[in-house]
Amino acid sequence: MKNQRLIGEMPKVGIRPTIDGRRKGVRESLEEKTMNMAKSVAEFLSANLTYNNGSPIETVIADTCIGGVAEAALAKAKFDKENVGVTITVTPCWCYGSETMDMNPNRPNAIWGFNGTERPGAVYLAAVLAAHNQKGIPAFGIYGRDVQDIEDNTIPADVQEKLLRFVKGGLVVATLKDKSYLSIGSVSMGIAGSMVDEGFFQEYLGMRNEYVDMTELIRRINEEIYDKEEFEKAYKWVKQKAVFGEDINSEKNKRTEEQKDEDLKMNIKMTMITRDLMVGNPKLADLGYEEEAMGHNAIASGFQGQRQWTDHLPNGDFMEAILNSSFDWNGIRAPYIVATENDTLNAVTMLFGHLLTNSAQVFADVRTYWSPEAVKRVTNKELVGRASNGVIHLLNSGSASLDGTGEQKINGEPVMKPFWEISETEVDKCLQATKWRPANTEYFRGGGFSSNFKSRGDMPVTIARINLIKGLGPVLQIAEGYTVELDDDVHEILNNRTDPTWPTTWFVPNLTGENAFRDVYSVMNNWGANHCSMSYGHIGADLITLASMLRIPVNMHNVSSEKIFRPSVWNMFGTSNSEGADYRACQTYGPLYK
Ligand SMILES: C[C@H](O)[C@@H](O)[C@@H](O)C(=O)CO
Ligand SMILES: [Mn+2]
Repeated sequence: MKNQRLIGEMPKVGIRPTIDGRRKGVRESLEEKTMNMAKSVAEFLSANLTYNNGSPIETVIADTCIGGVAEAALAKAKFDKENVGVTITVTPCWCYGSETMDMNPNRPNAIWGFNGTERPGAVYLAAVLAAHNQKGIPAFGIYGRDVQDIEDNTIPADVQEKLLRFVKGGLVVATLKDKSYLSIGSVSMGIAGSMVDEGFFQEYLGMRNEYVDMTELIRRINEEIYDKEEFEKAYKWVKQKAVFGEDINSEKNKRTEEQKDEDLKMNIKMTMITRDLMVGNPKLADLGYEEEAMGHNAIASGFQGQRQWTDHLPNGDFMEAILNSSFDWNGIRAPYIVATENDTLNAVTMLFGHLLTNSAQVFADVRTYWSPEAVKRVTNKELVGRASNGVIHLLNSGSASLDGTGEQKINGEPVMKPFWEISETEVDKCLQATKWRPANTEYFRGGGFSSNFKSRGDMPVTIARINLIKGLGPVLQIAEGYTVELDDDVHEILNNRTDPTWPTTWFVPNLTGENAFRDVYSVMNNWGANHCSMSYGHIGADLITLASMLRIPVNMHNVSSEKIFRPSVWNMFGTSNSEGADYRACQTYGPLYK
């Protein structure tokens, strides 16, 4: 498959048409309608959803309608063979709940019960959900708002929205399963997120943890265990395309031009080697390194960098920025998810964002809340427009993709696109908007290059973060909002108070006036860690659905309630306070793979 990097096929969506099993009249009258529902769902999904490798998602329909347990088992056998990762049961009629239901507890499943009158699809939906709830196998119920006629094979808009949200989340769950997170190095500067919690990866995500020491990069560089032809191509590309920016270091701390050229070469080698460590590279086998050619089947990785590496060697910013972007010297391609400071929890949040949107992510420190008053004090200017209630400065060297510049466009508006929609011209624009600045050698004694840009404003974005809470487990926080562009002089003053060689995004959350979203300050004040991951688009509702599938409660969000879609049983944990119900449900079910 094109762009296939990891072991195993992409997960498919299994569709289960269930039917009233009574022959000699009832079943026969329903076969066609039921199978048509399955077909229309399959067509709708492949026409609207794409894997992160650019191919349309694949569906598998059970060979027959499912009227009882034998046909349920046949469907399961087919799905197991076909690598089905998520299932949807569809029916226009009454069927026998526990006899036809999907009993797989680790594979997200949804049921669309046709809202009609001729045959009671909604009654089945309620009955089968009761069975799911009673048996402890949460399922998503989809019940269209408006009655449809039996011959109507269209999928109403509200059902479409739920199908898409469910399948997007379900495919993320299935895609993560059996993949690895690769830690390169260990804990960076005491950042708790870089302490690998194997239980979290294994039980909540179905993933494994792999580890290599940062010395592995040195070994491969010194022993030339990388594709030298690719290196030459990369060096030429960088020299041709990259824009190098001003060196802010004092004369005594500046590295020489020769040192900088060596740093750049090392940065390119680090990029290739980190990618090879993650996903392998057949070229290494040609060089006689069969073991290295295999890689670690890593869907995400993290690089400790600070301090043992960066005190002595060129920092990882170039490598992290290029790998997380949707392009490099080999062309336009899906991003590799690499967390700076080996922040495993931010890497997982980035994975969620990437797999839900298929686009690149921006990893950042949630650095500073700037109140309108403080901005006025230091710049003598008012914050205006979307920024008028204050802004949050997102800033970190390294893992912010260059897509975060906002130089890709749709109808003239800045966006971050899936790689297959990005043009060569847009790649060049992202590169032109980025300055590679010699690293600040007070922080990074070993030099290197940081990617420096300022994101364009008016991009709808979502920031998110997973935190691990002792005694509770993982929780997810989400804030939808917009990037904003400050006046150049305001930006300069604020940015120059911190490290001006890094990528900056000015972020404003959408406020609800309540709780954590009372004001911009409260969003910052409620953030649970030093980092967040920023995704293009308002994807809070998709993140909430995904989190419920993984039994990760959401402790903070600004998504309107009508967009929230969780397994039906969540309502049985309370309907007046959905946050409390979410916590109780997640606690009751526990991690998906325990
Ligand atoms: C250079 C500094 O050490 C930064 O890397 C540091 O402020 C962080 O990013 C902390 O998350
Ligand atoms: Mn950081």
